Amino acid sequence: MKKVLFVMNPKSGKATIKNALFEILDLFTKNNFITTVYATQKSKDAIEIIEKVGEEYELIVCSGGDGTLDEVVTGILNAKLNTPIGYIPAGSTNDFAKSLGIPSRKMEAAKLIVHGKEFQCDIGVFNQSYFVYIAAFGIFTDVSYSTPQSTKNLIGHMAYLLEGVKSLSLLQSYHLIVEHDEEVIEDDFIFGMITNSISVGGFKSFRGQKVQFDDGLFEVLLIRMPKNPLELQSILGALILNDINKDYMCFFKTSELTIHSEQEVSWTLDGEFGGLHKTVLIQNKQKEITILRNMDLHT
Ligand SMILES: Nc1ncnc2c1ncn2[C@@H]1O[C@H](COP(=O)(O)OP(=O)(O)OP(=O)(O)O)[C@@H](O)[C@H]1O
Repeated sequence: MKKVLFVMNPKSGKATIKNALFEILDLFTKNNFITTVYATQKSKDAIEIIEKVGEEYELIVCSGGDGTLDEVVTGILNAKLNTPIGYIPAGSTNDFAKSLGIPSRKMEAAKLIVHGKEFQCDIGVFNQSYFVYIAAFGIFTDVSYSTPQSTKNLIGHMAYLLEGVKSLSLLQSYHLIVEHDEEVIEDDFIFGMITNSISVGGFKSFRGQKVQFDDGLFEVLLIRMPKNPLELQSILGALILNDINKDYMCFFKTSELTIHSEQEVSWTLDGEFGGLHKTVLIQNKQKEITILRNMDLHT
């Protein structure tokens, strides 16, 4: 029998996990899993339970949205485990699952946990925290990291906010010094995201860019402060077309970067509030976690 810890957030998304739970547990038992179910009760609960008892299990199954997956990964890394993770997406957008080819239908995802292959996946370290697929700051984060709907449709929401900007003086920008590899970029930016994902906010990002989850590299996109309404329109157009406009956007891949600012910048990590920071060091830990995924799907 395989000892399995099943950490589930009963509140994720529309709480649909409860309809599938019996069938999932039955499938697990039929496949020789002996499963302990832990329903999270509050924020950070998944981290704590894994730190406490995670080492007793051979597999940790996570059901929830991106926030719960982030906590499960954090718990595993804090406890210095390398236990494989099975993921049953139950959030509203499930960006990361989409990127990895993990089905959104819960029973299909559960079957993948039984039959899927182990995949070593990169993870982000953000100062002292971890993130699974996105660290971001900017236009939307200050106002809306606490209103779930907005962070879940990040790019669309950003385009919507930008569209509503009547005067450029109302647009919040951050003067940043960004250092990566041998390059230093100093400018005013309205938004930035450091990702390890194809899908962000339910939106397929980086058209034409090959995104890999085990290459040790992040995709970094920074949007400059527009200098006039025409530039703002060009940025909007690029966002809507899912394009990288080099005149107003910086795009690069890197394994490590630092971002300095004179003022505190509000960050979001995997869609949850990531704190206010003046300096952040973001590092890619290559192949740091093991996740069960469908290897036939080339994303
Ligand atoms: N019982 C609970 N009640 C309230 N919040 C919880 C509970 N259990 C866990 N949480 C917190 O809820 C946060 C958000 O959960 P999660 O990301 O799983 O769902 P979601 O926000 O509905 O999904 P998505 O991010 O895909 O939209 C988690 O980061 C976790 O800290």
